[in-house]
Order: sequence, then C-alpha cells, then structure tokens
Amino acid sequence: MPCRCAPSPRVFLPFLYPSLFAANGAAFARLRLIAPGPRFSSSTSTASSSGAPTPTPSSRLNPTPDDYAMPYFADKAKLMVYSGVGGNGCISFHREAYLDDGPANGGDGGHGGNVYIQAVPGETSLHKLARRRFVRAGKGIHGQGSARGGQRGQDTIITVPVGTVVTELGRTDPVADEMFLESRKEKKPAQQSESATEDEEPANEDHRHKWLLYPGISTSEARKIQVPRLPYRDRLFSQPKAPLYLDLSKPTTQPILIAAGGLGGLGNPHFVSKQRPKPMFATRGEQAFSIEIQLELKLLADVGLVGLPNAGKSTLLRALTNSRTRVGNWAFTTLQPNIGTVVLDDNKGRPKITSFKRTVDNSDSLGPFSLSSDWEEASLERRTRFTMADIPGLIEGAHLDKGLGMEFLRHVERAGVLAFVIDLSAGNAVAALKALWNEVGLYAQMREDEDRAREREAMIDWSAEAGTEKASDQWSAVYPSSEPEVTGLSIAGKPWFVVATKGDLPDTEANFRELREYLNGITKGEVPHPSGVEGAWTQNCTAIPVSAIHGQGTDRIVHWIVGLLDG
Ligand SMILES: Nc1nc2c(ncn2[C@@H]2O[C@H](COP(=O)(O)OP(=O)(O)OP(=O)(O)O)[C@@H](O)[C@H]2O)c(=O)[nH]1
Ligand SMILES: [Mg+2]
Repeated sequence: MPCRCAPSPRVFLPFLYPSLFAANGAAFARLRLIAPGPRFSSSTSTASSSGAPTPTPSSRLNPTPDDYAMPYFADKAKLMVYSGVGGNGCISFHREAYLDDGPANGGDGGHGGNVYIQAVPGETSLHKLARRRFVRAGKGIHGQGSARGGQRGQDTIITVPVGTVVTELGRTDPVADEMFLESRKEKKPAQQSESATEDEEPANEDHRHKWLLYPGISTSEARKIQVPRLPYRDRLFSQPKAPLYLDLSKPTTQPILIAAGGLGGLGNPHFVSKQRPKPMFATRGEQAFSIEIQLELKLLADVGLVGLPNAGKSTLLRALTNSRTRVGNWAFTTLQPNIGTVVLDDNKGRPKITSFKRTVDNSDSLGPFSLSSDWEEASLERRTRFTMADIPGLIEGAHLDKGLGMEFLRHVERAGVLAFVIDLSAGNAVAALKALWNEVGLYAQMREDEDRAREREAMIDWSAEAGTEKASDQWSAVYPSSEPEVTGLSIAGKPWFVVATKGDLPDTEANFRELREYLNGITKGEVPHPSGVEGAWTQNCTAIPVSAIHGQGTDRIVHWIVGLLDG
C-alpha cells in the first residue's frame, strides 16, 4: 500500500533538527522557532539558546486556560423503554328513546404506542438521553359507547447519533411470558375443545383477569358470568428478537422498532352470539412491554489519536483542525472525546490534497465478473475532508481501570488509521509506544471476547416454544463446533504511525532516532509488532516529528494520513 508521502531519510524535519541536515543546517540554524509575543503562557516552555526556558506565546495552539469550549457530552446512556399499554374494550349497549335495551355497541380500546430508535446525522452526543432514563410511548385510549374505538397511543422515537450501539440489558414481556406458561400446560383440554363450538368452550378461569365486567352488576352476578376463551388476534408488530443488538453505524432511513405497544381490548360486540345476545364483558388492553437498553456511542472518525496523558494530542488536533478542544499542561486535561475535521480543499491555509474514498464495494456485489476501469472509478468519491478523534490519555495499566481506564478507546475502535502521539521530551519513546500498544491490544481482545459472547447468546432460542415438545427433541441453540479465535487483529490490523511531538524541546533528537530505528525494524520484520499480535499491520511504520504548538510539521501528517486512508 503506497503512502502518498513515501518514507525518506529526510524524515527529520529541518526546522526541528537542523544538525541532521548538514547541507542546510546553517540556513535552518538561523530560523527562530519562537517569536516573542506580548502574552506568555506559564504552562508551556521551550528552550532558549541560553538553555533557560522561554515561555511560549499564547496562541490558538497554546491557549490560555479559559480559551476552550466544554460542550455537554455523554457517550453512554442506560434507558428503560416502555411501550404503551392497550386501552380497554368498552361494555356498552345502544340506548335511545323507546329502545331501552338495544344491542351491544362498546368500542375497542386503542393499541398502545410503539417505541422506535433512529440514528440521525445531526446528533452528536447521548447526554440528553443519559439524563432522561425513561422513555415511554403513549397509552391506548379506552373504547367508548356508541361503537367509538379508543385512539391509538402515541409512538415515541428515540433519536441517537450515528455510531450508537444498542445492547439489551433485560426485558419484561407479559404477553410472551403468558404464552410460555400456556405452552407448558397440559395440551389435553385444548385438544378436547377443538371439536366443540366456540360457545360451548369452557371458560378459562386463569384468563379472568383479562376480562372487564359490566360495572353495574353485583358480585354474585359477576361470579355467574361465563367468559369465553380469548379470541386469537393477529399482531401488526412483534417485539424485537431477544437479545436486542443494533449497531447503528449508518443513518437509519426508517426508525427501528424496539418496543411494540400492547393490543387494545375488544369491545362487547365481539362476543355477541345466539346464546349470549348481551355480553356483559369486554377484554382489557394488553400490558406494556418494557426493555432496558444500553446505548454506547462509538464516534466515527477516520483517524484516532492515542497517547499518554499530556502527550500533546489535543494540541495536535487544534493544529490540524479548527477544533477548540481543551489544552493544558497537566495530565487528563481532556475528559471527553473530541472530533475535529481536517479539510483537504484549497481554502486559505489548508493543504490541497487529492484523495479518493471508495463508496461502493463492487467486488462483493458483482462476484466473479471482472470490473471495467470505468466501474472502478465510478465507485471512487473525491475526499474533501477527514475526521480525527482525540480521546483522554491512556496510562500503563489502563486495562485495570487505572487513570480513566480504556473505555474511551471505543471511539477510535472504528477509525481507519491510528496515530500514536508520543511526547519526545517525556522519557523513552519506544517504551511509551510499547505501553500504548499493550493497552490497545488488551482492549481489542476484550472487545472480541464480548462480540463472541454476544454471538453465542444470539444463537439461543428464547422463544416460548424453545425446549418444549413443540420445538423439537433437542435444545434449539446451535453452537459452532469450534470457537473463533481471539486474534486482537480488529485493532492491530489497522494502519498506524507515530506522531513524535514536542520536537521543539531540547534533547529530543536521540529519543527520536531510537524510535525511528525501532519502527524501521518493525517494517523490515526484524522486530515484532509492539502489540505482539500475529499478522498485525507492519507495512510502513514510521514516526513523523512535529512541533504541534508551533504548527510545524503538521502538514506532513495530513499527507501521511491521506496516503494511509486511500490505501
Ligand atoms: N513544547 C511543546 N509543547 C507542547 C507541544 N504540544 C503540546 N504541548 C504542550 O503540552 C501540554 C499538553 O498538551 P495537550 O494537548 O493538552 O496534551 P494531551 O495529550 O491532550 O493531554 P491529555 O488531554 O491530558 O491527555 C500543553 O501544555 C501543551 O501546550 C509541542 O509540540 N511542543
Ligand atoms: Mg487532551
């Protein structure tokens, strides 16, 4: 996979390490990196020629602590979702002048509202849902006299950002529970009743609670009333298959049903028969279905920045994009993921790069047919921008929940390219890179384990018939004969490179040399991949030195990323 910016021995940028450029050294040595300005930040310092630290002037890349935006953001939310209960059917009889004993005319109850979920491009955070905790659809309205049916309950749509993963934590489905219990009961009485007419069927006392009796009758009369068997009813919507798992990585054009409302009850005209011309009962609406879901937002960025705390990730994001993410000279300045967009057009001050992204994977759809070059070009779309995600810093032992843990890695999990940001002034760069890869590798394994467990769970048949005679002799879950291996390749297989930052600080050169040699060794296959994962991406491992705080060397990063993204 050729990179747009081929690796060269001139990887040391002259403005950072003039001594490495013998020919141009003298010219670059004259360059002053730091222009004295009126305002100075106490947080960052660079070396002056005398060796004493010189404060870096305050700028967009080195903002004063109040120069940052702190938007509301949440990437996790737990919701209890309730569909609407169905409205009750009505027991009513026609009344008018000279007709005091008219026919039954109770209306049906309205169905309960459904709850849907939809991923929409405008949303960026789950913070509103995280505060909400409960989502309910509207109740169905009860039926009324004069054959007036109740109104249907209002549907509710939960809108979430694109990139949200919905996982079920548990559900209560009264209708399915009842079906399950019934399927467990002896089939004998049901078989007997097949030959009997509907009216002769014995009343099922277990279902008594599903019936509504005429309010005007006495208790003794109520006891005498024989209710028929509940009629079978078709359902327009069925509950989602358990366990619910939705990966909303693309905008959903149609809302997805996650909780169907209960059916409305039937009014008394449904039960009129020759033997029972005046039914004094109607059915109640079905109870609500409830499901507890967890929403997890995995930001969709093309590039993920991974680094130790205080490495300079946010400063790099500010240097490459218009982001106003928080920067400070202390660990864990960033507490929430930030996304920035790198624009590739020729606007003033932006790099002009021609890049293409594949929009349709024709090779899959056309199978063995060979593609003409026209076809291939038609599937390429010009890339005008790409996005970068900056996440809170990782520390060694993050997988043991040290620091902020490594849960924020899910935001770079889907990135096409990983950029490891390493502070050249903060100890051995190779050791830092290894520590980062170790955490990333452990995270990938954990995720793959979770995916495997979910796949196993999805194979279990939770339906009412499962495990009963009706299903089959064997248990309905089918497990694969061999378990898929946890490879860790989901992350280690991605293209990656190192951004060696703070190159403007003194005594960083040797550190950078060592890092570069180590990465060359990985590319040549002499040194194993730092994650230790077999088959990890090692095609063109490189380190690009930058001084993000001065915006130097950052254009080169854009070119390199575009090369990796274009593949
Ligand atoms: N000299 C120098 N200082 C830098 C450079 N890049 C960042 N810094 C400084 O390093 C400090 C940390 O920068 P941040 O961008 O907040 O680092 P971070 O990796 O986002 O830190 P966390 O959010 O805590 O993980 C700030 O004081 C920056 O001004 C650089 O290229 N050169
Ligand atoms: Mg930061």
